[in-house]
Amino acid sequence: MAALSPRQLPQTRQFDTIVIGSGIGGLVTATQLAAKGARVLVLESYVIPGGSSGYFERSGYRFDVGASMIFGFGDRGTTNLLTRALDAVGVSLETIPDPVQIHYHLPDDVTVQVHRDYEKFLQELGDRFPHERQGLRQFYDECWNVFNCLNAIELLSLEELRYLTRVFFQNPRACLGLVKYLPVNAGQIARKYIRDPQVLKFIDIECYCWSVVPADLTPMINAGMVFSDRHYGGINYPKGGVGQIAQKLVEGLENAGGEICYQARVAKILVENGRAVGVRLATGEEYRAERIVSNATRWDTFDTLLGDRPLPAKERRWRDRYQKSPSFLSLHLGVEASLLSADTACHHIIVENWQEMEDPYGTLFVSIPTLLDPDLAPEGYHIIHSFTPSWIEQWEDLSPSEYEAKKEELAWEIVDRLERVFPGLDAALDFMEVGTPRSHRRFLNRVDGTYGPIPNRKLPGLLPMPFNRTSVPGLYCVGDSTFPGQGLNAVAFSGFACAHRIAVDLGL
Ligand SMILES: NC(=O)c1ccc[n+]([C@@H]2O[C@H](COP(=O)([O-])OP(=O)(O)OC[C@H]3O[C@@H](n4cnc5c(N)ncnc54)[C@H](O)[C@@H]3O)[C@@H](O)[C@H]2O)c1
Ligand SMILES: CC(C)=CCC/C(C)=C/C=C/C(C)=C/C=C/C(C)=C/C=C/C=C(C)/C=C/C=C(C)/C=C/C=C(\C)CCC=C(C)C
Repeated sequence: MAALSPRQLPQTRQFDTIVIGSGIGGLVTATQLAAKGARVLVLESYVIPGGSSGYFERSGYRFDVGASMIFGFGDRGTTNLLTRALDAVGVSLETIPDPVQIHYHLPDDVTVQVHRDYEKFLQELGDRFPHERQGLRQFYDECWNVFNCLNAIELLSLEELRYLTRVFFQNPRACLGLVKYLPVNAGQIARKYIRDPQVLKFIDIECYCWSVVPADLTPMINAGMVFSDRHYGGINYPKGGVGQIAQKLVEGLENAGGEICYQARVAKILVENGRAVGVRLATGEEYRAERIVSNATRWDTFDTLLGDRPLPAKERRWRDRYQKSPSFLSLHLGVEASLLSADTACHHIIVENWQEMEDPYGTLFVSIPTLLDPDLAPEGYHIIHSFTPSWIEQWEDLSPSEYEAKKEELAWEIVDRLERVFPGLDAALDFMEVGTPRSHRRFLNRVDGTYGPIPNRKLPGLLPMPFNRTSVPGLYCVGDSTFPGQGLNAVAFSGFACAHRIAVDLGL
């Protein structure tokens, strides 16, 4: 079925659920509900689905908008949530296994590769830090304890008592294990086993590169997922690019009877008698549903979509604990293939100075997805996507020419720094497009271009992260500003949980 434009959709149509936004959180919610027989409408402001998991094409290259490192495509256990989400609506994706999750390039010329094979990774890491070989194994083994608990239970809404009772009786040990780790951060566990400050820095970058905070602020449940699943389900790249995940979910949504409209920007959530009952588009059309789901960030949902309503006390408490993470400066590069040897890893992290790890532009992230799927670039070329944290404040109040000049200057500085790991990069460049926090804000509809919420002080692990229901009856949130936070597999979990809670509320 071809996607609808808002003009083709009668406003008299009544839906069970309207989902604002087609990020992976929104699409998993929508597909799960459609598969259960609900009448679902997804409204997406952009021209394609996916949000930060979307793609764009330039000069024969197909670039992923966000990171190309994908968890959740394993073929066993319960934590392979992307495989499961596609499967639930009768679609699937070919994926390409990545043998190395990350190649780290660290201060003092320390390099470490995180191999898919757990023992090979521990061997290499232990060879770099022989005095902490045992402590490192103990830390990562404890991450497996968390993962094994998660991977043993069905993953649904923690806001649903009957589900909680069922999983508890089915697997009390796993549940009690999770209860134990919910208030804990990874740094606390790391310091139980590891003493050397430099090795603790390594654990910090292991967390920072996906949570954007060091280990002391990173929830242990999430660390357990990431540090174990990379060796269990593995990192697997979808053939055709990350954008394929959303494309396939939309295909499944439509097969299951759901609908999606593009270029349909929701300007307002309609609230009557204190209850969310519908949405109004920027173009004026209004649509109504029993339940409304926002896949926009919490800040966009409560500050913009709900208009001038006072911020509920629960949201005020949340804002006291979490702040917006930085956005990214992204360089989407096309380079001559001869630049890279065949054994180059797909993902790299470069830290030149530990003191600058968390600074703007301090850590460089690199993904080279064409090493796994060469069809994303013209023959004889590779894609290099390098990104580095950057705050919106550094990009405000600039004239158009100042903005362009700043982009250019910073981009070449990054190319220079990348030369250390990829000598000859500058000479091999064929294409460059630079995205800033302003691009992320504009194209992804995320306030300040943020990558998601981060704790603004040490919090008890995942405990303060909100689930899907909100203080406004009938309104739910999904995506990275809900439990368990950032990451595709994480927002997929949030989608499963949100759909489950709504299905129960709708009596499906
Ligand atoms: N490699 C990776 O692990 C990887 C890659 C990409 C993205 N991600 C993760 O994905 C997470 C984000 O996923 P998500 O599901 O939370 O959301 P998202 O931000 O990716 O998508 C939200 C969607 O909602 C749309 N939207 C927002 N406001 C709207 C409005 N008013 N009207 C209509 N549409 C609107 C946006 O256009 C966007 O398409 C990030 O945390 C990131 O970690 C991970
Ligand atoms: C009953 C009783 C008593 C109790 C109960 C308890 C329970 C049951 C509990 C439960 C819990 C749960 C279920 C939980 C869950 C969780 C989850 C799912 C989680 C997940 C997570 C995930 C994650 C975090 C992921 C992430 C990832 C990411 C972020 C990634 C990213 C990437 C990037 C950025 C890249 C970079 C790099 C380069 C390029 C190099």
